[in-house]
Amino acid sequence: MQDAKANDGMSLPAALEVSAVGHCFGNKQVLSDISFSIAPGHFTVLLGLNGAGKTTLFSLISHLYNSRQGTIHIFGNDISRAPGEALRRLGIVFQARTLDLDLSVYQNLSYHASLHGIGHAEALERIRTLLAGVNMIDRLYDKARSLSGGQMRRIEIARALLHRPPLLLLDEATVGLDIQSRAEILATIRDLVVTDGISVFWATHLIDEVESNDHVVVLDKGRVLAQGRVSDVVRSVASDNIQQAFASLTGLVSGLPEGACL
Ligand SMILES: Nc1ncnc2c1ncn2[C@@H]1O[C@H](COP(=O)(O)OP(=O)(O)OP(=O)(O)O)[C@@H](O)[C@H]1O
Repeated sequence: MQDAKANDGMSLPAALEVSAVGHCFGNKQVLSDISFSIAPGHFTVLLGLNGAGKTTLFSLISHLYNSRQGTIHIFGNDISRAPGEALRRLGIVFQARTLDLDLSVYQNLSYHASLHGIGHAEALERIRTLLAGVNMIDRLYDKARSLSGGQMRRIEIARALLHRPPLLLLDEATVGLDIQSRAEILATIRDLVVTDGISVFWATHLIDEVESNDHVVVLDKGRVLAQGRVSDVVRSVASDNIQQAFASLTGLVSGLPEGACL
């Protein structure tokens, strides 16, 4: 924690600090000069249309891709220099389904627990508590393939929380779900911020998932266009609401220049 960056110049590091990060696929630049920070204990929305670069950014934060441009710190731990310390503090729910369909719910979760060095008895206790929290305790020994899309998402959320990370990332977690499942999952995650003080970074293209008290990072065509409290972002572009602000911000921006990665 010696490399901790203080988010207020004095004490606690930011939950997530992204500085001057860029990413190229071949010679195509898809993220450029991305900088923002997430305060601990907040619900922060990463708002961007399809193709904005949200999944690529999450892949860099979770160290699936190596960050070659810029730095990423999770609670003060550099993801490139101290990946173990950084990843221990991170839980992630990817957009694509990642449960092993041939294993039971219990097997899927206990495998994750063992990867994090959590002992058998402790793991079972945490699995039961978390499944109760997402209303899935009665499906503990069912095969993952017998679950609906919304139920699988709940299991993935429980799994992401198993090692008690203080930062939770969710990439388009409600995609493909019906309105009720969508609302329930969003409410479950919002509750975690209030009851457990977890910092949440919620990626979505759905503006109606943003609430007025949230923090927001607006990403478009690989660039951060705005960040901060929703009310501040709305005011900064003289709009009446986040829908208008998003339209106004994204209407002003052209794509990344060709050849930036050559
Ligand atoms: N493996 C890859 N190789 C080449 N280009 C890629 C690759 N993955 C993503 N891209 C491109 O990078 C850009 C950002 O894609 P990304 O998936 O990060 O966006 P997104 O905001 O998550 O979109 P969505 O909401 O549709 O998932 C897009 O132009 C996409 O075509």
